[in-house]
Amino acid sequence: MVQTDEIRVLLVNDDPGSRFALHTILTDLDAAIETAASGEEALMLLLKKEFAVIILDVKMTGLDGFETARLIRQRPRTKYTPIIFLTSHRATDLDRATGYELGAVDYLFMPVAPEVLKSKVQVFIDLARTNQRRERSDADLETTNRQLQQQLEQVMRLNETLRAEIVACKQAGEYFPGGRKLMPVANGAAPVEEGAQGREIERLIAQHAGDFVSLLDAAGAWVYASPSYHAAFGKAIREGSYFDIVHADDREPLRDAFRQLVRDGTNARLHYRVLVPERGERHLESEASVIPDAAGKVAQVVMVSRDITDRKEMEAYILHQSFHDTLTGLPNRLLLEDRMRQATANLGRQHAPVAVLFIDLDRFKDINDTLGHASGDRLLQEVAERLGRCVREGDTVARLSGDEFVVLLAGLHDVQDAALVANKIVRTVAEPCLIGGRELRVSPSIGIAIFPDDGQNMEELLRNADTAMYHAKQEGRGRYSFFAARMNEAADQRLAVGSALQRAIQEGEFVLYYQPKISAVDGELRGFEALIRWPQPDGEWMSPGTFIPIAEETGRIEPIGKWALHEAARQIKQWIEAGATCCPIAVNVSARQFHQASLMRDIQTALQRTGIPPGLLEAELTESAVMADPAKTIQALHQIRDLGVSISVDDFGTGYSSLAYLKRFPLDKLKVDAAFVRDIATDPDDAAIVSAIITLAHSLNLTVIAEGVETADQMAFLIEHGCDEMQGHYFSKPVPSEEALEMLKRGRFNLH
Ligand SMILES: Nc1nc2c(ncn2[C@@H]2O[C@@H]3COP(=O)(O)O[C@H]4[C@@H](O)[C@H](n5cnc6c(=O)[nH]c(N)nc65)O[C@@H]4COP(=O)(O)O[C@H]3[C@H]2O)c(=O)[nH]1
Repeated sequence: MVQTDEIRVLLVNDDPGSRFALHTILTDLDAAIETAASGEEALMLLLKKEFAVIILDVKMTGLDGFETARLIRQRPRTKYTPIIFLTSHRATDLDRATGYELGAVDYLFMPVAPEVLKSKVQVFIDLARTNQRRERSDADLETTNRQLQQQLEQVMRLNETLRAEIVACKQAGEYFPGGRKLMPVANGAAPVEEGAQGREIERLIAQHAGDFVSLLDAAGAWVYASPSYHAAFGKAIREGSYFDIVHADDREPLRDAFRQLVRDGTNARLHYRVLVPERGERHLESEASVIPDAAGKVAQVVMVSRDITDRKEMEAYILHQSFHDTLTGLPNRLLLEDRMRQATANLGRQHAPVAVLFIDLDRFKDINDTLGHASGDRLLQEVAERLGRCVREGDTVARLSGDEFVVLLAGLHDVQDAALVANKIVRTVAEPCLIGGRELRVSPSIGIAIFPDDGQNMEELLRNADTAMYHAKQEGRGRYSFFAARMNEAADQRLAVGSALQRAIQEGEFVLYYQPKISAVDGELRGFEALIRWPQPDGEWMSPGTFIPIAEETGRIEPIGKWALHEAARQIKQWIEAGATCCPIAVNVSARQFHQASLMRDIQTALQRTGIPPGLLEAELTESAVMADPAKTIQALHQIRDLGVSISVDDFGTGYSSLAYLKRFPLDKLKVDAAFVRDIATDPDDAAIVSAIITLAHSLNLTVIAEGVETADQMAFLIEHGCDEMQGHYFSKPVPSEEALEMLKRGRFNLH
């Protein structure tokens, strides 16, 4: 068996497409993802390597998932390796029952939501990592224990020798002739003894100076204390009771144990704390051996003691580490689970609501990417500390992973109390904090699920709180949202769209439509905007307004954006080849796509592959994407411009543009948002905004275009106020490429 520190996940699926898709979903997890194309291959891999979890497809040719699981379970080494079955929606209850019988830890249905799959797999990765740490610490502990054991055996041998010596001396009447020759060393001096045997005892004791050796009478009073006692306790070693140096809380239990061993005449191993001057509380482990007198009654007790504080601390540390997050020191998922079980068991019975607050930091990834992980880590620590300040002592603040925190509020009087805490968290976390000399602000989005209404167990509560958190983000971030059942419907729809998108990318289901842009001076066709269309099996189109945000969230915007760029470039080339005098096509670039390094590569390859003049391609970016991180944006915009591609800012007026940056950005065009154009002829405010944008654009030497033009009045206003170009249903809806070619050939629209 190969033993390394690497955590591995095994993906078993005989369908190359699914294998690829699942692998892609899991790649950003902190684990090595290995794949097997059959049950047989999986079994071979399991012979060589250990895996944190196996994701096993049920329906496979050859050995199917169930048979593979059965064989995995038969092998002692893989008997307990967690298995998640993946199957289609058509799985019967019997199938599921079989899966669970075979020890499945979970059952997921294809198409599976990436976030669900990732979070399920993450749990096992975390678990494997915790186990790895624990095993490592166990091994360390074992070594320490073995060493301790050896030393203890040595001490025991010494103890035996000592006891024999003392008994022998006693019998010879040399050491305790009616009084004491071995002094209890009240003044910190080494024990004084006369004669050769006494010196031998001294020598033996000195050999083991690291241990504390004491001789006590049957009542626990000092008879003898080894030099190590004096070194450690100084003046605290006085004539009197051994129990005086013992920690007050352990004194009585120790006294009881001591009394019992004296009464029973048995040896014992004792654990207790002592108070060492200047070092404070220390843990001792004592081997207590009784010394009977001539009548067989216990007269004295030899105690060989060892300071085991370091070991105790290490044990406590390991225990703490297994249940806490290393970065923030907060409870981790395991401890949260435990606390949640306790809270729901204790308080649920008393009908007191328990609230689970799922907290995610808005745009944390951007901070991490821009300022580096060290700043990201500091920010997480700061947030952890602030969350702690927002709750009461009995509540739990845990960190699940990354920027995800959970607050568990137990014993609420009223569900609305959860809203008060959530509000406090939103305010407290959103306050600026100084990290690495920079002032950072991060807002939290919070989802709240209540036990028992929103879930009976931790998994259900967390899932629903997560859904509510997502809803809070959709509503504008930096706020909280209570879970409502309808959210799951929306979440289900998102999941379904997310996986259908994957298929659409692979199967090439998208089409581009083209909407003309017209000169406000003479109606000349100035260009097109490419708008993506996704036909559905029922013959309808799904609006890009619905699926583009989901593609962004599920990490699928990159392939879609890349496709749109290539398709627009291909179309331009085709029109040129058809002999048309082509005009530029603007392609929408989503915010997330804009911030990915691959964008530049994609534009470059689209241009190279088609050989079209770069001036015929335009990148349309939203105002908010451009303004999100102006410093980074300038660089990216220059790179696009350097390729010869022009840049237009979409939805202008809806965001918060900084004039200073607008001046510095290499832009070509501002597009007035349709929302202002709609009431341009009736609402003086909108009319004023549009004419101000036109003036601003011209003062910056930019072309200005208005979108969403639907009426002759709107057109008239725009022409009158000097707008350069117009786009909207008044002229044409977005049309398929053949119709767009006809427009190209006509070249002009009628403005009257
Ligand atoms: N009511 C009304 N609507 C008009 C009028 N003229 C045009 N429109 C619609 O307004 C939207 C304009 O596109 P957008 O602001 O870039 O907004 C786009 C854009 O943000 C995004 N989108 C579309 N195609 C792509 C794409 O290829 N890539 C990316 N990343 N986003 C895209 O989806 C959004 C919606 O696209 P569509 O549904 O095609 O909706 C389009 C267009 O069909 C009009 O006179 N009245």
